[in-house]
Order: sequence, then C-alpha cells, then structure tokens
Amino acid sequence: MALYQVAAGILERAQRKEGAVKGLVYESGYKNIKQLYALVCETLRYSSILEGIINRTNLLREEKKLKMNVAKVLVYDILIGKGLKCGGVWKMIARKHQARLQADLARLKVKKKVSRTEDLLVPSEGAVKAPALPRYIRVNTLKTNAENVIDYFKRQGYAYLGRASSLQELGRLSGKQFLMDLHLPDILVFPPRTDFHKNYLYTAGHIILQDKASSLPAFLLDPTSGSHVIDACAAPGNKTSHLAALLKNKGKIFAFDMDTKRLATMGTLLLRAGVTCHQLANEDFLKVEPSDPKYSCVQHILLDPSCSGSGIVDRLNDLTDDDGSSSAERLQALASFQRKVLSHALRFPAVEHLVYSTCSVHQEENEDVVRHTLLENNAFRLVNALPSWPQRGLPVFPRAKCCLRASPTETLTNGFFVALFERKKGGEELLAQVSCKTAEQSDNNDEHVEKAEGNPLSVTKKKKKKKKKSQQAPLEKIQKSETV
Ligand SMILES: C[S@@+](CC[C@H](N)C(=O)[O-])C[C@H]1O[C@@H](n2cnc3c(N)ncnc32)[C@H](O)[C@@H]1O
Repeated sequence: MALYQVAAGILERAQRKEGAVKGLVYESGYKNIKQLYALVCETLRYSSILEGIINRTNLLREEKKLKMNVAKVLVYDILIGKGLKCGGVWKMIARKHQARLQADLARLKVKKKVSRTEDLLVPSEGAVKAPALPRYIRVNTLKTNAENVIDYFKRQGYAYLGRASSLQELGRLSGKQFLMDLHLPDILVFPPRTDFHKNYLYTAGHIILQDKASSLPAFLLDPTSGSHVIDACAAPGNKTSHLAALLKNKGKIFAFDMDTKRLATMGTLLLRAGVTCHQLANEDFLKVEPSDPKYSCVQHILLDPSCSGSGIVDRLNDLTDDDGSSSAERLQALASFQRKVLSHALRFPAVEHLVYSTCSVHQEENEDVVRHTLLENNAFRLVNALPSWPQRGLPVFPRAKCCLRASPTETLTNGFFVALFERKKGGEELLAQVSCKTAEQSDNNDEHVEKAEGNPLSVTKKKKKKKKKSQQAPLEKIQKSETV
C-alpha cells in the first residue's frame, strides 16, 4: 500500500488510542519501516502547524476526497520533508496546491518571526519540555516470570542493576542497563528508546510493552484468581491481559469495546499473551444490563474509558490545540461520557471494587468525574491507593489525594490518573459477596490466601496477613491501598 495512506492510517489509529506509534508502525507490515516511522513521527511533531496550514488554505473543502490525516502527511512531505516521493493521485493533488501551501507557511514564519520551519516548534516561554521516558516492560506471568526474563536479558548482554530504590535511579539508566521497578511488581525498566519490537520475548508474548502508569489500574484492582471481572472499555487489551495474569487465567473477564477494529487487534494481542479466561463482546458498555444474571458475580470492574489522551507524551502535539489545551467543548463531551459510564459501572450489583483510569491530565476528566460520581452515589468511597506513589490527585475535594496521578516530570511515565472505588461495607453487601463466590474461587482457596498477603483490601484477607508475613518477597510487601 502507498506510503501516505499507511502513514495516515497509523495517525488515525494513534488518535483512537490503539497503541503507541512505534508498535503501530511495526504492525502495519509496511516494507520500509524506517521511512514510515520517520514520516509518522515528523508529521506528529508538526501536527498543529500542518493542521493550521490545511485549514487556512481550505484544502479539505476544495479536495473533498482528501481526509485530514492524509493531507497532513502530504503537506508535511511537500513543505517540510524531503519532497513528495510517491503518492499517485494524492501527489497530483498536493502539487496542484503546492504554491498556496508554501505561501501560507511563509506567512506563518513571518508572523512568528522565525526563519527556519523547525523554529516554529520552539515551545512557548515557560513551557516544560517532557523528559524522554524510560522504556517499561511488563513481564507476562501467564507465560514466564521476572527471573527468567532477567536471565534472558543478561544473556543478551544487558546489565541487571537490581531493584530500583528511587525514581532518580530509573531516570539515570543508560546503555544496556536495566532495573526492577520500585513501585510495581513484574515491571522492568530500561533506558529511553530501547526498542523491543523485534525482540523474541515480545513477539512470543512473554513481555508486554506497556507504560508503568498504565499498569496501575489492574495492579490496584487486584482481582483474586477465580473471580469475575468486567473490563468495560477494553481494547486494545493491555489491561485485560494484565488482569488475566493476575487471575492466573482462572475466573472470567467480560471485556467490552464498541470499536470492531480495536477488538480485532485485541484478539491478536490476547492470543499472543496466552489469555484464555476472557469473553470479548463488541458492545456498547452503556447498554450492558447490570441485572443480567451473567454478571451477578462480577466483583471487580476496570473502567478505562475514552479520554482526551492528553497525557501521552508522543501524542501531545497531535491531540491538543495550538495553545496546548484540549478544547473546552471536547473536554466537556468526554467528561459527560466518563461520568455516565462510571455511574453505569457502579450499578452492577456485586461490584466491590472499581478502578477508574484515564491517560488524561485534565481535572475535568479526572478529579471532577470522581467527585461528581461520589456525590451521586453514596454506596461507594475512595480507597487511598498505593500510599507510596509520589503524585496524588489534585486537592479539589477532601479525599482527592486518595487518587493517583502520574506524569513525565514526577513519575517518569506518561500522564495518567487512577481512582480506586470500594463499596462501603454493610450487612447486605457482605452477604451478597458470600453468595457470589464462583466455582473457580472455591477451588482456589489456597491461592487466595497467598495473594491476600499483598492485598489489604478485603476483611478476610487481612486476618490471614500476620501468619505468612515472613514468607513475603519484598515486592509483595507493597501496600496497594489503605482505608482512610
Ligand atoms: C482508553 S481506550 C481503552 C484502552 C484499554 N483499556 C487498554 O488498556 O488497552 C478506550 C476504549 O473505550 C472504547 N469505548 C468507548 N466508548 C465505549 C462504550 N460506550 N462501550 C464500550 N467501549 C467503549 C473505545 O473504543 C476505546 O477502545
């Protein structure tokens, strides 16, 4: 397929949050990966400038068949890149408008008082430049364990430096060094830009390329093996595969997503990761009936709905307006959907714990959604999640600090937000929990006790805690939450 069409397709998938740019480029099967990756990255870098030129010159109105993302890659190549290489009919169209496009770019440079095009990218005064993030990998415990993965990398010439004791250590990694993460188990940390897309462990599903912050939701939800879980907005499925690993493939994950293409990608990812305990449904989660007996044992829900994506570092330019902020209207529309879907999720009768997460940095999509939901629903409260995590929710309501935030500058991750809800305990709820024990859970009592060592969430688990303390590995001691 033609370069520009493939590049535009990747921009579109990145906007729909189907994965990181690098992964999407590799998945495309395009023969010249390097050329494609460079074109996509550069187009993203100049995205808001290109969009401005396209809009001011009325390009899409004059060329009805031309879509924004194809226009962006074409205009990038004709104005900033190495000139149009291929493109057939698109090339002819772009050539037709070349003079006008060049004139608009020239006017923009005069207006911004710069002589080189790249100087248009200079951040405005006071803007913080995001640091390059470490490369995080999650060990897929359905297929292997951290020890095996560490040994494998050592044999590949990497130097293992042990478990990190500070975030600064993660930020100092260079060359072929790597560390075990200090906050989350089964996360290994490598220097920025380490590329594992061709690594055997990745292609065989033994490791998952997932930002550390995006591993928080499943880790905090921590479903016991054998339990029933809903992943409400699941595709492309990194969090689903993490949930399956925590469940040890025992129990059930009901995973929903409205987007057919993303679900197809998810099917491939889950197969590669060895996930077998899931049921995928191409369905609007808002239309899933909470009283359906099928979901009567669902005690855990992971809700990671569509959001502005404003926290994702390699997409910052693409998804924000010229002034760096998402448009107020768009944010309001997203927040309204997020509130709706969160309230819906809390209607499932047996749900005990729910994790709400976004990769947005906006208060409107995060603390405001949580505050609104708590005001509307007094059966649930917030749990003080992972007390050792350094960045907390913005203090815009009394318990907002129970929530977690993440950012390139403070946690060396993409921007992220997580809130852990817990049903307030009362006689009726406890009865419901007992009657909801699934067959798999009854078969796995020993496993529950073991898992409970690291999870102070449930009353029964807490009682067993003292007994096994001496056997705990250091990472199992991580306190995931505390009730305040
Ligand atoms: C942030 S992404 C989910 C990422 C996913 N949790 C992961 O870790 O790979 C949000 C997803 O929600 C889906 N979505 C949006 N509205 C939905 C709805 N009403 N019901 C189900 N899925 C929905 C989108 O198609 C998109 O795939």
